[in-house]
Amino acid sequence: MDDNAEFYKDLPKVELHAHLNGSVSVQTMEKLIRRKPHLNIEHSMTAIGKGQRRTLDECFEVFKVIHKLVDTEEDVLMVATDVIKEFAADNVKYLELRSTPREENHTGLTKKSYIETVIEAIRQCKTEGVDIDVRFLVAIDRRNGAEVAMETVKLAEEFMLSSGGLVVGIDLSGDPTVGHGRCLLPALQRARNCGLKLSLHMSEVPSQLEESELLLNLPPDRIGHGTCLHPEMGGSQSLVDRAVKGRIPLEICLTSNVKGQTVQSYSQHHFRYWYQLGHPCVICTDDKGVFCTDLSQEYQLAASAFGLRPDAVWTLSERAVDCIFAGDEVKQQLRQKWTELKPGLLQGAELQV
Ligand SMILES: CC(C)=CCNc1ncnc2c1ncn2[C@@H]1O[C@H](COP(=O)(O)O)[C@@H](O)[C@H]1O
Ligand SMILES: [Zn+2]
Repeated sequence: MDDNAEFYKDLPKVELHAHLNGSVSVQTMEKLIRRKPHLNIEHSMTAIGKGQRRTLDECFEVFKVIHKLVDTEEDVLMVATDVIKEFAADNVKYLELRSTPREENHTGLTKKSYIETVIEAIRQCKTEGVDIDVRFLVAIDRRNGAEVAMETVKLAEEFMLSSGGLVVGIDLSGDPTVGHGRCLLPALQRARNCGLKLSLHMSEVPSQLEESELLLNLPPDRIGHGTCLHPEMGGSQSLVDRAVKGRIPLEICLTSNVKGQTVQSYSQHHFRYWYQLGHPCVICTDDKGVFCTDLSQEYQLAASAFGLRPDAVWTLSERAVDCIFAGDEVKQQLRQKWTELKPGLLQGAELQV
């Protein structure tokens, strides 16, 4: 079964944790490098290949290189369009993209035009009939502090009201070893109060007990990673209890955690702990470009590391629909799609077990 890559490819999927600039494929990267030869950037600087691992610091250096390559509206449009089409080609039927609005004085890119351009890419793909429903989460980079966070939330609020439902929430991300979530609480609180959903990177690294408690108090609508929430990883039972009580879904990014070395191996990944609790877990890619993966591969890796049979894999992808930030109508449409696709896909797969 594990070799049956086709099953994972054909499986309809939901992607809820994808950073735009971390999701840039080799093909798109080639186009960007050709546009900016003077930067002398090579592929090896923008991706972490098979079997390679990096420290967190090294991983975050990769994003700095990619940001140099993506610094105009044209670049953002191309990158977003390509990424959406690649997810669609991988049979992702619903995608929540997240990205940090950036301004680049030398090209005239502003935070506002950055968000507008991502929205434009989503609209263009829809017009072209690409078979995927895409929403956008505006990201706060924790490194930039309270003021920028508040400014980002206000921008997101504006676009939530003007984008016809495309901007649905806020992501909190960035180097987890920099800054403290405490000072970001007012911005996150405001986001919650105005109806933006919250997906927060939490306990990606150990020793963030206090911050995780504060963030869980908001509470978030979803948790990114949550690697070190549970006691065996330096978290606490009370953090686990709180996530469980609120049934706050965890966004699980296997390859990202293994390559970034916050988790020792696939089989030791905290997915096992939460899955066994019956807690909602959604398999995601995080940065499919940087970590050289795609969502089909992540599902396949989960199945192989944790011994999931096809029906369990199916249920995992089906349950992900419950965790999306778009409204009930979209959920219903997706459930309908899953129901239609199930018999053909699952019968074939079970026969091959
Ligand atoms: C280093 C490592 C293991 C990465 C995976 N874990 C991550 N943790 C926190 N923030 C992230 C991670 N991956 C991407 N990001 C955020 O996403 C940004 C890149 O996408 P974008 O420019 O927002 O469109 C990064 O600069 C960073 O702020
Ligand atoms: Zn992430």
